[in-house]
Amino acid sequence: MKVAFPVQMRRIDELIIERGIPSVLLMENASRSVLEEVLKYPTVKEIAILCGGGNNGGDGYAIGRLLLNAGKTVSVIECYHPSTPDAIFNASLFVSFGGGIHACEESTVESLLSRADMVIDSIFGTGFHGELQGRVAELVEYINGLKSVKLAVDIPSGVSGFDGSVRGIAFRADKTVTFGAGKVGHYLYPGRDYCGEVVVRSEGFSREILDRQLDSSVIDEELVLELLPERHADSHKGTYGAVLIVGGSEIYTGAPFLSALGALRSGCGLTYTYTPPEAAAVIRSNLPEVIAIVGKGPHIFRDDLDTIVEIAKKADSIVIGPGIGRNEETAETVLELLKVFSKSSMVLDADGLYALSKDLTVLSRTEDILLTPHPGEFRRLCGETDLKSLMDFCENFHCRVILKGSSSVLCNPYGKLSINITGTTGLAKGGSGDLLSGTIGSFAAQTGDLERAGILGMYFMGKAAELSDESDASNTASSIGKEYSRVFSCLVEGARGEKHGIGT
Ligand SMILES: NC(=O)C1=CN([C@@H]2O[C@H](COP(=O)(O)OP(=O)(O)OC[C@H]3O[C@@H](n4cnc5c(N)ncnc54)[C@H](O)[C@@H]3O)[C@@H](O)[C@H]2O)[C@H](O)CC1
Ligand SMILES: [K+]
Repeated sequence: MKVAFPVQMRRIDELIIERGIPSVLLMENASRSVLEEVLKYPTVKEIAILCGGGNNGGDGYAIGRLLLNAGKTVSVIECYHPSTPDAIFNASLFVSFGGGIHACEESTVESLLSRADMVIDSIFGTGFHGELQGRVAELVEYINGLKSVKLAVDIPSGVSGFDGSVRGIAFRADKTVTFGAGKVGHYLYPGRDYCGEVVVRSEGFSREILDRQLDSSVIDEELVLELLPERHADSHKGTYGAVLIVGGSEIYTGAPFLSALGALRSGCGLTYTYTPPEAAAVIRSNLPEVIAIVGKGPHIFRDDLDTIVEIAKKADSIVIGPGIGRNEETAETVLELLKVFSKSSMVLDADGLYALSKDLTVLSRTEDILLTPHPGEFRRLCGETDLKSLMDFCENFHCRVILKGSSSVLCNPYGKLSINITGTTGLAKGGSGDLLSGTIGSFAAQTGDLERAGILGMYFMGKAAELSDESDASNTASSIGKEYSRVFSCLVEGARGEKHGIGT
């Protein structure tokens, strides 16, 4: 499902208006879709709408008028004077249809809000920046404590549509009705938490314009089915590629095993590992299908280089880092490997990223690399962890990065995002990152496309956690890896359902 940055959404509006649809009609369409969503709550009779001065506020006045005409009791609380032509026009229409407007400073506003069955937030939408302040912040805090149904128009006020960040306070919605396309900020934390259910209503929008203007996505089943490598009856292990996983150390003996598990369970033809002896023993006793090659010492070091390079000749993708540790010689060896494999499809994870932080210039020599840091690891590379810094980093170093989190984001050098929203708290545990890197390496070996592999890998691990019978608290990466089979089955069933019109 495509998602938009606020600036893209404004451009889309402009393009639609250029084609001849008046902006006030766009507002009317948007408001009509909110009306329909409100009418899904039959017990809601009395509604309070907080309106800002921009077009989000304009939507609020139009929604108010439509609700009045539908027989509801409506009060508008004016947080800022209407300032755009469409907001001014709709505010006056609201009044001419009998609507009452209260200044937000009025002392009766709180009792009016507490009486309402539903509170609608139409203060700020995609034009919001900074933070809610003064009386508006006070009212939003008050509303967040009420039991009434809370609905946000386009995006909860206080949430940045650009990256989901919240400075101070934000409206906590049960439902957010958004227009044309979901905004990036709906799907990234903390914003994701404030949106409740996100309903995208696209009436009046041109599919052609949306498709042309938007490239970022929230990963859904439809996208995954498009990207999933096909499996042909007439195939053999060579058809599905080979991945080499380089990692492990004295302390981290299980990480390469988890990575190899991810690789095996996601369809790769051949999985090679290169690890120190103790890590190899774990792999050999748990995953006999893996070709576990044993390194020369207790951690990866210079003497391993030649053998790794030899094995890599058989691999379509290389994963470097799971459990590799922070020995100084290991870090130097990793940097050497990055140079030698500059033209290969590579996933760099965990302490492989620690090695990279010692010399980021290596990235200028790599052609096809995906980094998979968690925020701590990304901070070491970049100094920051916000979305803008992520996008700048990918552009400057011409690389792809998955910034892992409750919503993980894959960013490419051109600012295209793929946001993963599958997953459970069962993944908030050591080992998940190792499972993910191997899964991505496997899909990269199968498809020859790291971006596609990253999207599939993130979705698979999250979905497997969701489908698992284990409770979130007790789930483990090794159990989740074994659930990949369910993800494949689910996707196949979903595709079959679509073909036969089920669920449409
Ligand atoms: N296609 C669509 O998506 C449609 C969207 N519509 C609605 O229009 C808003 C966007 O309207 P816009 O006027 O550009 O912005 P806002 O209403 O969000 O607010 C702008 C207004 O607020 C000021 N401002 C911003 N941040 C702050 C702050 N922290 N404190 C105080 N004031 C602030 C800013 O300077 C402006 O004056 C979109 O979300 C939809 O709801 C249309 O209905 C058409 C279809
Ligand atoms: K809003």
